[in-house]
Amino acid sequence: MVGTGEILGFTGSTMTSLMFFWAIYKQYVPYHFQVYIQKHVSKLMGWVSKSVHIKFDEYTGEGLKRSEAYNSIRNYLSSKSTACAKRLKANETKNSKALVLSLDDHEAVEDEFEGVMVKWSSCVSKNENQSSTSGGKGSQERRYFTLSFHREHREMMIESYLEHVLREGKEIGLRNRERKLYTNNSSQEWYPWRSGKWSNVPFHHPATFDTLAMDPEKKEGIKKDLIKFSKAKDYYKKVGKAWKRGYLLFGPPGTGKSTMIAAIANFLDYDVYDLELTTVKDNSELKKLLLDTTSKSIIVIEDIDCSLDLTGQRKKKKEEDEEDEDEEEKKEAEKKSKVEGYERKSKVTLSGLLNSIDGLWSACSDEKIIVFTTNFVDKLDPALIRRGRMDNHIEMSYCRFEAFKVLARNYLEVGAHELYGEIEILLEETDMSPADVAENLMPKSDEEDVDICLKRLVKSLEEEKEKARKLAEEEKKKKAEREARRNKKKAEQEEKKKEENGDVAGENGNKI
Ligand SMILES: Nc1ncnc2c1ncn2[C@@H]1O[C@H](COP(=O)(O)OP(=O)(O)OP(=O)(O)O)[C@@H](O)[C@H]1O
Ligand SMILES: [Mg+2]
Repeated sequence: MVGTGEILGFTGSTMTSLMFFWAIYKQYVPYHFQVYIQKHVSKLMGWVSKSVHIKFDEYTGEGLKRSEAYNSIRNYLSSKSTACAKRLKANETKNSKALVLSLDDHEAVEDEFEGVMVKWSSCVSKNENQSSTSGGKGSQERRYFTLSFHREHREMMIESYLEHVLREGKEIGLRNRERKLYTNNSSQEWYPWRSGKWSNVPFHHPATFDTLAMDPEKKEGIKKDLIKFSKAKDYYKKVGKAWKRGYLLFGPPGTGKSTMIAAIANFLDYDVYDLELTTVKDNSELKKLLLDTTSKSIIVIEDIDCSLDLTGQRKKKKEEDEEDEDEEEKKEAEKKSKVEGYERKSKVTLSGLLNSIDGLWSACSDEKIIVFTTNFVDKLDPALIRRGRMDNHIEMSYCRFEAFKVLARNYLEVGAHELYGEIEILLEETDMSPADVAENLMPKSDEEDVDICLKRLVKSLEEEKEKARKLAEEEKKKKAEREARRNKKKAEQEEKKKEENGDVAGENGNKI
């Protein structure tokens, strides 16, 4: 009979020999020959084995884009592996407030689907034949998941199970994700191992529709419009339209255009892409940037009138218009210098922009809201803001009483006050932005109570009203002076004409 000691001794010496041969194989057999052997051994195993293996790489495509399928699988497996895997990876997200666990490298986990067991493995391999200069960390190590199952379930796995994993993983990802505020990088940084096309920070703007001061009816209308849009996937498909919606927010400075964007993002739980057109070199760059945005996001172009020269067609009309010519000239010159300053860097054109937001490329990803903001809506080219491109035009106006009540509730926690009557009348007579009203309402020290803040607002509104009155008077005076100048010029021209006619008549008389 063979004793336990003999068995252990035999196993030990066999293991030592195997390890010895393995070390010699690794050290002396050339790398390309090892790859060749591995390939054929895997092929051989494939013939013998009854399992099917499907590989999902972390990066796909020529642009080394992170694979969405890989991300979805990782999310899906993180929910499975927390319960049964022995080695997990912990990542910090949600502003370091929570830990998200996922399957560690070289770890496997089993899953069951309709009574069939499958195995997922998380693998890493070295990218030996890629030069280190061609990429950063991402190109040195290649991560992938492998799904293994018995070949008799091939059809069910490919048709139903994978769809189930990707759908669930996507949902988990959306639930766990931290919303981001993105800004575009200049094209020198467009490499995966540098910053990529967009840089981001966590998006934590506190604005909501409740804190947004504006006409309540208008606010409700916008909320309904947004809800309808976010649920309209099938509807957009049915009518043959890309699932996107354009908003044009216009109004004077400080009336809440940027605040409204934050409120929309918080309301729909979307990311925000703040597109700085002045750093975009040309139309092709713009297209690539927009293609690299995800669904469930808002793409914002602030102060669109300053970012592009959209006013060419309208300048002529303005030149013909003689009224208020001094001011118009001044404004045009100011604007022109702004635009020219930008044009030196950016060659994005109006047609390029329209093409990107509205053309064939716009349909490449779903559920997007595009927002333009401007202080001067009249200066925008009608082509840019026609319905279909900018579907909803929202005017953010000066603060009136309804909007004031929202601000008072937010800033002072007050719903009614004896000064409200006076404030209502003053707000109707004066154009003050919600930003200025809010600044007056905000207590500047612990001693300042509701009375002090509301009185400060009344005083400020009265001063503003007086300023507006004086300005209107000055305007009237200037207009009268201009009118007088024009009449004088006209009279002089007529006088000159008469004189010339008289001279001609005299000359003719002499001839006769
Ligand atoms: N309608 C509003 N409701 C609540 N707060 C507002 C509103 N409008 C302005 N504010 C306050 O004023 C500040 C400035 O507003 P915001 O930046 O949204 O104005 P804007 O219209 O984008 O101005 P600009 O045209 O100069 O970009 C905000 O931080 C916010 O606190
Ligand atoms: Mg703004």
